Amino acid sequence: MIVTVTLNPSLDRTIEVDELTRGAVIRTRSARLDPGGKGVNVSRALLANRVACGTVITAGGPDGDRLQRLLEAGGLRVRAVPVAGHTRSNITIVEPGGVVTKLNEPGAALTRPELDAVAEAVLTEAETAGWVVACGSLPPGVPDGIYAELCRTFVPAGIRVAVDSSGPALPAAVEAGPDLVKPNREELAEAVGRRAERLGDVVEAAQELRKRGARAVLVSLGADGAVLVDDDGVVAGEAPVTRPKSTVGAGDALLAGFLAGGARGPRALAEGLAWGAAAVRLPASRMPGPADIRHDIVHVYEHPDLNRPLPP
Ligand SMILES: Nc1ncnc2c1ncn2[C@@H]1O[C@H](COP(=O)(O)OP(=O)(O)OP(=O)(O)O)[C@@H](O)[C@H]1O
Ligand SMILES: O=P(O)(O)OC[C@@]1(O)O[C@H](CO)[C@@H](O)[C@@H]1O
Repeated sequence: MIVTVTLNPSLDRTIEVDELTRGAVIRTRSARLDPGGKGVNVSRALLANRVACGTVITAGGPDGDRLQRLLEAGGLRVRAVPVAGHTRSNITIVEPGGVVTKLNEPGAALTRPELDAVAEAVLTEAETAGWVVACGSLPPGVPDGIYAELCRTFVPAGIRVAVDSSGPALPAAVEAGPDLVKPNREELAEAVGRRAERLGDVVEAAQELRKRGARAVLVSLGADGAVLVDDDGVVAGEAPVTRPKSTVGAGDALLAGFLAGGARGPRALAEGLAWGAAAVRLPASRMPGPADIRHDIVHVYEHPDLNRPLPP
């Protein structure tokens, strides 16, 4: 069983336009509403592939109720912690070719008692869990060390912890010894203070996070695939998509597939890449199920070319 935690979930509204023109009235092509937030998406992807999972979210105001109802209607096991602030809405504007502009609200501020209630909910859900997966940005008022607190609670108890976050929350969590972190290229650059220009730079930066405390580092590189650095070494791979529809949530699908695939080595990386590519072929932040996932397009390299340049 995998339990995800999303402190800053959202209602994700995705709007398709022919062209995004600033300052104009734009007639849209279509709109859809999905439950959102990174941990929520990881759970949705796991559920779609019949992997046992639960999700802990904060929920406030009418949009919080709506988010909870949407998730429950989808069959997800949800523990919603009531909070005084209102659950946010994030907007994604998609142009032809899958070009995405995203507007993410900061989210409702959380108080210490509300954070304690979340921790309590995670503790209850995690009784039968193999993994606690903490994902997404921190809403206002939440200390940068919150994911580190989760690591310190669960890792010594033998429950593995994965963290996918950005900003100062990521390096703080790394110091607390998570089993896995999943930065994208920008998040990795921010955590180590330098940009990666070649695949070898990504590997070096991932090794640095391992030295600081993370057990394994899975770096997502968008269309360039992903790199895994863990106790078994370095593996890289990709799964090309010719007509991307929406990359929103692709990182969450990658992480879900990686965990479902055993969370270690080339097999897990291949599973993650297959799920990530499948998410990119689907509209909005739809999460892929077995019918969407193709393993035949995945290439995994156990001795990757570390000199391979990455796009600027
Ligand atoms: N254009 C693409 N073509 C093929 N695969 C892609 C593409 N974009 C993303 N992917 C797949 O999805 C994974 C995650 O992408 P990315 O690095 O953009 O994650 P992310 O920034 O965490 O995304 P998000 O925060 O929206 O979930 C990549 O590792 C890759 O496997
Ligand atoms: O603002 P955060 O927490 O960094 O990201 C939130 C978000 O962009 O991430 C998901 C896609 O990964 C979306 O469902 C959601 O809107």
